[in-house]
Amino acid sequence: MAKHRKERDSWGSLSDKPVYDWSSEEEEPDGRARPIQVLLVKDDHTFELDEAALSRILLSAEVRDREVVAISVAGAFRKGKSFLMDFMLRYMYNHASEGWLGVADEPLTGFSWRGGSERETTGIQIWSEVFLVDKPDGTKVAVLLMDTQGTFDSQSTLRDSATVFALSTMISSMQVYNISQNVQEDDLQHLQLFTEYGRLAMEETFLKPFQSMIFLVRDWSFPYEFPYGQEGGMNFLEKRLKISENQHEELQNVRKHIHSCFTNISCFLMPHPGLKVATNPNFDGRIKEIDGEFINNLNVLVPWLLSPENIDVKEINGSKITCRGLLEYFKSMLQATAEANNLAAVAAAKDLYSKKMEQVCGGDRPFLAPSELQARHGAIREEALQVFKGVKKMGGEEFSRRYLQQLEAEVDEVFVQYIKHNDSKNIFHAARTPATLFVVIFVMYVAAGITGFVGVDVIASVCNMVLGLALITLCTWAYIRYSGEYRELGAVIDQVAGALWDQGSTNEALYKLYNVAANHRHLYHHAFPGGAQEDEAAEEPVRKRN
Ligand SMILES: Nc1nc2c(ncn2[C@@H]2O[C@H](COP(=O)(O)OP(=O)(O)OP(=O)(O)O)[C@@H](O)[C@H]2O)c(=O)[nH]1
Ligand SMILES: [Mg+2]
Repeated sequence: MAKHRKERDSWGSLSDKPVYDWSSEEEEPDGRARPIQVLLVKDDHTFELDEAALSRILLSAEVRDREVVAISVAGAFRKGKSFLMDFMLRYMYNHASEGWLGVADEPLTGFSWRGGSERETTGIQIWSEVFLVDKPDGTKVAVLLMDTQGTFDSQSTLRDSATVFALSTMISSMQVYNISQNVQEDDLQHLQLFTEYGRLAMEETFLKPFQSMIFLVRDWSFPYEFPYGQEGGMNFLEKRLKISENQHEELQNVRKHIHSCFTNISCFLMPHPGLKVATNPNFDGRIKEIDGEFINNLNVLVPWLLSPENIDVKEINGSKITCRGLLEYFKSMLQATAEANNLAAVAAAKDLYSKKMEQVCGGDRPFLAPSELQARHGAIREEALQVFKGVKKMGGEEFSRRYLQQLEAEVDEVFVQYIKHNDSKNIFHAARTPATLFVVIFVMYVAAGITGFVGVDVIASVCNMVLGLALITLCTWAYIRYSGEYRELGAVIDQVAGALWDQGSTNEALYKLYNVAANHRHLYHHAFPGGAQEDEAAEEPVRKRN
């Protein structure tokens, strides 16, 4: 059972103090439990883990070697997440009693919640007290409650929201996805986006990457279709997440993705808590001002989530982990998210480079002077690097320098391909092989004519033979170019012709010819299998000129 607090009221007056003025450097002022900001989203949209604070919670002697249950609530901002979390706290603190909801006119405190249109919770907050609960199988587990920043507030980028959501999903064993009124397609799409973000950061695993996902629909207003509670919720969700043949592929993909991510998916439909809760600025969470229907369902929801038999221990790759393990996992996931995040920036910058270069020298663009190509590459490369540098990334300058170097290397590699592609468009480049062969044929024809006329028949027939060979080679080359078959043979012909074409001296040409022959020896073996077995060392083509 949950641990009982000695002074039930000692944390009751917390909400009138700002919770965020306590930092890990300071001692807890009076030893009272409170929300601790463990993940901070800074003004420049970077993230900071307060490792000291997190360690203090997770490494305290009573809990560090206990298996851990981490419960988190996430979803759009201003939808009553922290409000719900505080009822969970009340349940944890009052667990032994039936009347865990407490007295009717007690204000609701714990994680900071309030009315209004501006966001309240930021980053990730963890309740400083970890609860010890006896599971029915006799194990004592540690229960951690986690409140998160709402998604899509006006001060966060999509990436911030995705990061907080993904991190909280990775860290928790039970993620409550708090949504308002209905399960809309965009709720599912966002869930897909956020979990994909998280999945990127996780290592490949054959198991489903996340554990329990609980869709909590607030202000459900169609109880006549699907009644409030868990059963109605399950029927409703089953309908929403159903994959059918005649559905559009996009809809099917979202559903398949969600099914593939979570081991357990469930849903709970909550009624509206009444107008006082939703609109009264002075409402302080007293039960007597909340609709009875809401309270009745709260009385079902919270035990359904938190009762000892229903809580799930956090597992990573199938093995249960302790608080100590969770701390390490949190750190490494933040790091991995930073990596995934840098990789995404690399991909975006590289994409921009390829797109722009495609416009300059893509398949349908004409040949460009090599110097011009070089200049355009320089400018576009710089632009791509700026894109990478401009994206706000996690992990800091030093960390992302590695990725900048990776980007530079990848861009340069792509550029080599563009050079080759551009060269191949040069008509003279393309005409090099037939032109060389024509010259050979012509020279041999003249030489055979002259030597035949003079009467040196041996040389004349040698010339005729070379002429014939050159003619066959030319026909073969033409066929290869036309049909696209035997391309390797085509490459050999091009290289031989190239060697002849740009021979500076006879030696150079012979060297090149030798190199081509050495490089393509396997073609010979391929053509005459079972031929002479040569020793491995001799296979190595000559790389250096003497
Ligand atoms: N309509 C409606 N309002 C609710 C419900 N639960 C709480 N509220 C009200 O919603 C407002 C916001 O509550 P919070 O718990 O601070 O919301 P939050 O989702 O944590 O907001 P952020 O921290 O800004 O993301 C408060 O005025 C609550 O009284 C609910 O089920 N339905
Ligand atoms: Mg909140």
